[in-house]
Amino acid sequence: MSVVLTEPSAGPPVTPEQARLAPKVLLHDHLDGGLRPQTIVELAAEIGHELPETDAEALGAWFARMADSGSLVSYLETFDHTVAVMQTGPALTRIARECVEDLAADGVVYAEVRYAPEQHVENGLTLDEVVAAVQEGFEQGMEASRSDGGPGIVLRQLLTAMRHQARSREIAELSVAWRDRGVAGFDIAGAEAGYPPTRHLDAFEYLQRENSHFTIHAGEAFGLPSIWEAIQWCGADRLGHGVRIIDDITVADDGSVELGRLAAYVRDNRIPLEMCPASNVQTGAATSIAEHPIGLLTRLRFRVTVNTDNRLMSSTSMTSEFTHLAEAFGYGLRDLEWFTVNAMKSAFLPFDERLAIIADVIKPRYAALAGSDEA
Ligand SMILES: O=c1[nH]cnc2c1ncn2[C@@H]1O[C@H](CO)[C@@H](O)[C@H]1O
Ligand SMILES: [Zn+2]
Repeated sequence: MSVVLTEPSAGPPVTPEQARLAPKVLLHDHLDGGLRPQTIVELAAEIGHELPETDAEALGAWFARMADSGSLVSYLETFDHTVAVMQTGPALTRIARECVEDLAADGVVYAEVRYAPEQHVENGLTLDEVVAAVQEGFEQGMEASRSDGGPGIVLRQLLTAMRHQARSREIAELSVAWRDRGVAGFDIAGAEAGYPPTRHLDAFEYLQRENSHFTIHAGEAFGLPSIWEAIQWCGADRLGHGVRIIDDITVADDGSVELGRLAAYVRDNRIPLEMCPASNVQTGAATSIAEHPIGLLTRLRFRVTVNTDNRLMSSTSMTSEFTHLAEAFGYGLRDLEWFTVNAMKSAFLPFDERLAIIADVIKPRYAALAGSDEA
């Protein structure tokens, strides 16, 4: 049976300025993929880590160029230089605080930021010390964002386990131990091919028994089997990327659309897709923003959310993602609000807190923007 396609909302596409002012929610952002180039330069000089470029601007361009490789594996190699400067408590706290500042300046009101604690223990920090150092930075940043008396930005950590390693159960336990102190959930990341999510079933079953939340990077570099395992074997609450769900959707010559069983399951169960358009173009998971499956998935009313993935490697921001999507698909303020409410509904935050941010921050600020647009 074919399914109904919706049109983008009426109204002019948003301008970059409107995209910047609009309140935004970010569920998929890597702490080690979002450092300021200047901070990398300074921290690398302190510890004697050799960088490919020592000028901040040139270094930022180097990351974007190297990450623009068309392959997830080469994209991930650039993280060697960020992870290298994230091995002490003060460095992690600084990077976490700057992350909050940068997201707040971008108009983000709620964010879940992830990283893999196991990658930050090279100099002897314990896993607990890593999480504590990041939390300290997030708290400093959140507090500073409230200095004008407003609601400020709310940040939570997601703890990632690397899918090619064997520490996922331990990291899952770490996320449960910290769940009332700033950690909202768990994730697995890293190269997808050869490392299916079921390799970490023990961690996911543990989290389910603990009534805990998790997302899984799936359907980015690898296709439907990875999405199917993530949902039907591992019980993922959300999908990191999930772009390849498009492989289970058929568009006929007359434009009618049919969903396969997995795509229908994902849509019917409102499973959130953490889509990261700029990152997908770089790793080759999509050919361009205009051809990105997010266009069709949005028209099919999947639970689509828009995310940055790695702001440094993809030289992106939430404002930039929304601006490019508006250019490609004509999205107006109502569409941006829809993505934002979708993301807030899908956050690993208690229900009351999600509703409060939607009612007190997102809705009024979109209404005010729409009002100033008509005036
Ligand atoms: O798009 C992605 N797909 C898979 N893994 C990723 C992606 N972006 C970053 N990482 C991996 O996640 C680790 C923890 O943050 C990063 O070090 C990187 O290896
Ligand atoms: Zn990611």
